[in-house]
Amino acid sequence: MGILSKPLTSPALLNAFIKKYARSSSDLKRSPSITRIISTLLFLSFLVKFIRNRYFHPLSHIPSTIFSGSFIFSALSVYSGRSHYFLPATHKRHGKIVRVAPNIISIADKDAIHDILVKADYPKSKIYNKMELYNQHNLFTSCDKSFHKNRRRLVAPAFGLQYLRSLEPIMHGCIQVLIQTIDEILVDPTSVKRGKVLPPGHIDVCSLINRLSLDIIGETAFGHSFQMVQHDDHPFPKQMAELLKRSMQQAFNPWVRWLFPLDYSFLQFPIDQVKIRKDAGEKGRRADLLQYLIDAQANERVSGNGETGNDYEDMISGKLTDRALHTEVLVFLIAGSETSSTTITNTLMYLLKNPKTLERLREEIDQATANNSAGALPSYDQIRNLPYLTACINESMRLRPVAASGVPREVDEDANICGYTIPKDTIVLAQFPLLHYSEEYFPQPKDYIPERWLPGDESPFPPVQDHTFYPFSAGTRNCVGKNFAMMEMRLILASIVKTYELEHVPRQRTDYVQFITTAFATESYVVKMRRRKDMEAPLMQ
Ligand code: HEM
Repeated sequence: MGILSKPLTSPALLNAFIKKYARSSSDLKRSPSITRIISTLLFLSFLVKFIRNRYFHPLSHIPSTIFSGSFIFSALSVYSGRSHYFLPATHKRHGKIVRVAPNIISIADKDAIHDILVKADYPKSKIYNKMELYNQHNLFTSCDKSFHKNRRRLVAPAFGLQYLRSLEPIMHGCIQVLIQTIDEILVDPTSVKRGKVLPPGHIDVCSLINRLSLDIIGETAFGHSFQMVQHDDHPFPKQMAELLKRSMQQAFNPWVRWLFPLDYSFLQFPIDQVKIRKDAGEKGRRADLLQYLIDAQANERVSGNGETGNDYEDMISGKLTDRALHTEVLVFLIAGSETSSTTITNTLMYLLKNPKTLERLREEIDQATANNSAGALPSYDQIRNLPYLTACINESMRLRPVAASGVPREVDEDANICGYTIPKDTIVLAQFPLLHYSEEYFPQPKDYIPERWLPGDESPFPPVQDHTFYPFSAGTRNCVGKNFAMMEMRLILASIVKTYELEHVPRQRTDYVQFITTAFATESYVVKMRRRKDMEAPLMQ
């Protein structure tokens, strides 16, 4: 009779069990070699896979990096947030098309990028699915064309120029708070919230503008200001940023999910905000993005296009359920805060490093606002068509595009790209940042020259060619918030340049990292500031 069939009640039986089944001391002595055998087998299996992927894969005819047989290098570069430094160097070495991982190809050819994004309009890669919230598809992460078409139809009008104009008072209110906060720090550097106390006259614009964009999107998408500029203590944006960074890392490195499980508990916040607004009914109405979505949901229900009640069916067909509202307002927060704020800080950085451009921009803004009463900030009508302001923003998005490593799409049928056969299901990275840095399309590509965006003789270079500049991507998956972002960036930049003298602070790190969007690696960019004479604040008079 086997030992396990007897109940283990006596010490004698226990001893017998140990003798029979536990490892003897000689087993233990042998264990290092077992470990060695296992690790050798693992290494061999990795090597075999690597060689098979590198040399016998359907994509092995494409110029490759040495690491293309495995995901390790691309995973590490994504994990560090610095793939945008690694990719240009790779293309420089291998040409316009490079295989960077077993099934990922990076493409830096102008016509091929236009084909991928616009003509063929390939779906987003399934990597995006890994960033889903509440287990729901959403406008940003969905790879399903029909879902995306429906959802985009419902959401896009919120970003129409006319509707956006109703957001101007909200943006202005938030910018006023920014100006007031900068003034307070200028008077008393220790009044800075949570950040480092800097020498008098020094302001960390990166931190303040990041917080400002969160307040603006909080007010417009949630109907709730996080008051980050004033207090910088709302937990939600920080938890959200952490979640994003982790989910991006985990999208490429699924094993990290096991080591660092994500905490989604704070996602109750948007649910509460939608409920508060709906419960308030007519009295709670406000002109903002959340109201637009609530109204769109009500209209769909009235017209008979509302939800069917089958959660799964409703989700995949893109209906505006309550869950969809929670998800989409979060998407606005994710897609609409750091993108704009980093671009604004980048633009200020380039202007300060190129003082003549700052001078020219200030003249343009001063002229446009010459009739303002003392201290008044620019209105959107005054600045929306200023060519040099737009040129300064474009030039900074050229040099530091938010999608700094391009955007991944998935080939949905066998295709021919740059003369190579690319099998179905291959991930193609539309590497448009490399077009932005190309001498062929942008003379003196490393220099900040906003004039290149001006019309006719005002530009020192031939006009910028079509399909060479993609700050907001292109095709059906282009940025739905482009108009919102341009309005916000113009208003904030014009207000800062109009109100303050700005001075470059040398010797600070300005390198950047990219997870979902880009950010200053140090999360800081310091500028010397003081009120301009004719813009003196009541506080300082
Ligand atoms: C300077 C500011 C911004 C830049 C440079 C920018 C850039 C981009 C880019 C490159 C994409 C395509 C991403 C991809 O394919 O992976 C995108 C998509 C998107 N952006 Fe923006 N964005 C900005 C601001 C905003 C703002 C303010 C919002 C909303 C309030 C927003 C909402 C979205 C959404 C929802 C998508 C997904 C659209 C879709 O797939 O239909 N973005 N953005």
